[in-house]
Amino acid sequence: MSQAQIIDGKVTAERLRAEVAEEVAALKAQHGLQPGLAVVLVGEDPASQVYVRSKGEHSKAAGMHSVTHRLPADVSQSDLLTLVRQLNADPAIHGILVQLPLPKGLDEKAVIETIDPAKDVDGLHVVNAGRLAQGLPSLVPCTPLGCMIMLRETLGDLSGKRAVVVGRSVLVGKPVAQLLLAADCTVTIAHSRTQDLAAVCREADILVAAVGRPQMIKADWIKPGATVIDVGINRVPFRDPVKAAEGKTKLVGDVAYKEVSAVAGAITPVPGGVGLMTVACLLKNTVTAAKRIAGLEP
Ligand SMILES: NC(=O)C1=CN([C@@H]2O[C@H](COP(=O)(O)OP(=O)(O)OC[C@H]3O[C@@H](n4cnc5c(N)ncnc54)[C@H](OP(=O)(O)O)[C@@H]3O)[C@@H](O)[C@H]2O)C=CC1
Ligand SMILES: Nc1nc(=O)c2c([nH]1)NC[C@@H]1CN(c3ccc(C(=O)N[C@@H](CCC(=O)O)C(=O)O)cc3)C=[N+]21
Repeated sequence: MSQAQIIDGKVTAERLRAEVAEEVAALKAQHGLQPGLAVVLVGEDPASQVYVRSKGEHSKAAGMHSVTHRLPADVSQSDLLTLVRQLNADPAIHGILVQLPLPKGLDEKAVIETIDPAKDVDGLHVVNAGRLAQGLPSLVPCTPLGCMIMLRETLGDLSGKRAVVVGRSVLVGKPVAQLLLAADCTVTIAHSRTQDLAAVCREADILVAAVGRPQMIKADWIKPGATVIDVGINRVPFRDPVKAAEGKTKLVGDVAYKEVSAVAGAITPVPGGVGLMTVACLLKNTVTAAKRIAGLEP
């Protein structure tokens, strides 16, 4: 049986991070500007914990200023908004990322709309989402950007391809669909109410899974030779009962990687795929934001 090409996030992300590090060094030397990133983590979402760890390491390695604000799950909406406003006003900070999902009781939309659009390195503010939808320059959400870089590297021109995105979140599903459309794909967005999801997925030359359900997408959902981008980050117990009993967990995607690899033409692994690109794109967006705020880039 043929095996899918593995789309290696490590190599591509490393290259992107090296470019960012070079740019940071030049900004420091030529303009005395050090791009600064602030991440706000409320409560204990497992996927967000992975992100915070990975982001912290890499932003420091790239020479950026990086701070993480950890708030308890029961923080009040007004305290959270106060923190966001402080970060908006802080000249050392050029990128603000509030980790999603927020714990129940907090108003995600209100928090995102409080972020200064110029510092919205997640590209979630209506100004950035609207500009993306209209094809205007904007800060583009990191994960969708990372997916597109991997797709272009694997397939080259995407024009005319059938793309199916499973998931319609503001963070991943919708913006990745916008970017695929801008790349001239024929785009279908599927979600929890989609009927016969397997048949919809089988139409895809490009399948992007952003669901948050461990290994939901099976081999018989895949068109032979399709390119599969697995965005899911799910923490699950080990199958090995000894390790499981020790409470050990591992990361898996939304795609049943092993069986799908036997049908797909190319596939991203989890870990080692989209997640690494997300972090690299976050650094890149922070540099872009810093340059624009300093008036160094249009
Ligand atoms: N690798 C990375 O860098 C990143 C990974 N992630 C991960 O990606 C996954 C998705 O994240 P996010 O978009 O924020 O998640 P959300 O929970 O916001 O959205 C999930 C989407 O999946 C849909 N969905 C849920 N269950 C099903 C189902 N059974 N069949 C079809 N569709 C379904 C939902 O549909 P409906 O709208 O109808 O409810 C929704 O649109 C998570 O695992 C997250 O941790 C997220 C960001 C970055
Ligand atoms: N506002 C907001 N924006 C996000 O982009 C966002 C978010 N909230 N909430 C949580 C999810 C999840 N997410 C990840 C990013 C990188 C890795 C990552 O670096 N993964 C590596 C490391 C894995 C490991 O450490 O084992 C990998 O997949 O190889 C994981 C998860 C971003 N998210």
